[in-house]
Amino acid sequence: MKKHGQIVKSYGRRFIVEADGDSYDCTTRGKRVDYACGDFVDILVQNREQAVIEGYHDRHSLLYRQDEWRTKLIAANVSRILFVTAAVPTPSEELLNRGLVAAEAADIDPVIVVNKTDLPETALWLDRLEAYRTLGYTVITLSAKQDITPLKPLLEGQTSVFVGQSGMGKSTLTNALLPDANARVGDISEALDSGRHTTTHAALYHLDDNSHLIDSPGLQEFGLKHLKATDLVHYLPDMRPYIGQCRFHNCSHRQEPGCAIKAAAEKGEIRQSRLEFLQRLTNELSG
Ligand SMILES: Nc1nc2c(ncn2[C@@H]2O[C@H](COP(=O)(O)OP(=O)(O)OP(=O)(O)O)[C@@H](O)[C@H]2O)c(=O)[nH]1
Ligand SMILES: [Zn+2]
Repeated sequence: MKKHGQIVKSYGRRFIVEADGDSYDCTTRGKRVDYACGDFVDILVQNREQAVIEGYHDRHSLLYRQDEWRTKLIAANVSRILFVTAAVPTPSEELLNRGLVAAEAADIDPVIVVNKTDLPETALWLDRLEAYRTLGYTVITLSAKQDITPLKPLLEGQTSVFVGQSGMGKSTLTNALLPDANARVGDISEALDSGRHTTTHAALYHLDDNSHLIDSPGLQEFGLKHLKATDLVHYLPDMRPYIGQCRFHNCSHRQEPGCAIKAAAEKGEIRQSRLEFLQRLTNELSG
């Protein structure tokens, strides 16, 4: 029997698919792994618990990262990305910047969430994030342990995904949003010595009929090898106004004379650290 369903858990090679109110433990044809949590799929049901995924339907969006060797799909069909950050453990601005670029490239609306506002270290992190507000990004602050009210309106009617470093509180926020019965149970870290609860697979939850949420495993790196160096300026909101103004249409904004982006950085219209970020990514993607 064939059914139409949605991937609600992705273990990389195995997937849980929800179809007509039932869940199936699914493998794929030919060991395909290019499916993500959130994908709408056709399955061939084998018995009450097992099925095979035959293919996916067109995606509205796909968030993924790519390094030299591998493509890692994070979530499909999401309309909003929530980058979960906190002052503790030490947040990486590089990771945040890369995630924002990936979101812009996938044409998915990103929001920066500052969790753990109950910790005094938060003030300094919020100062650093002021620059991102200036770029036009929404920054919301909350404490998963105290009050998550500011998050709720952003989730309504959306399929959202929590993305971020390990330990920022994605699973704690997910649990706070879900009715108790559905609470995410932290997976015990596979590293034998740690025994720490850490998320090892992406999972999709239904907040209500129209609002869905994917919690994804913590990231350490955000590979952007799938992007073209010449497209980067389109994904950086502060650079966009200068597109087409460089002397050379294929300007890489590094050494070329007449570069409008470098000129803007010299005038202070673009922050120096942002120009450096663009140049660093350009070098990386130009091989
Ligand atoms: N003080 C404080 N601690 C928090 C808050 N939210 C989460 N934590 C703690 O931060 C730690 C990490 O939280 P998790 O929810 O497991 O983090 P995660 O982002 O899901 O981590 P991974 O699953 O590894 O990606 C836990 O010890 C939480 O109790 C908060 O608002 N305030
Ligand atoms: Zn230029």
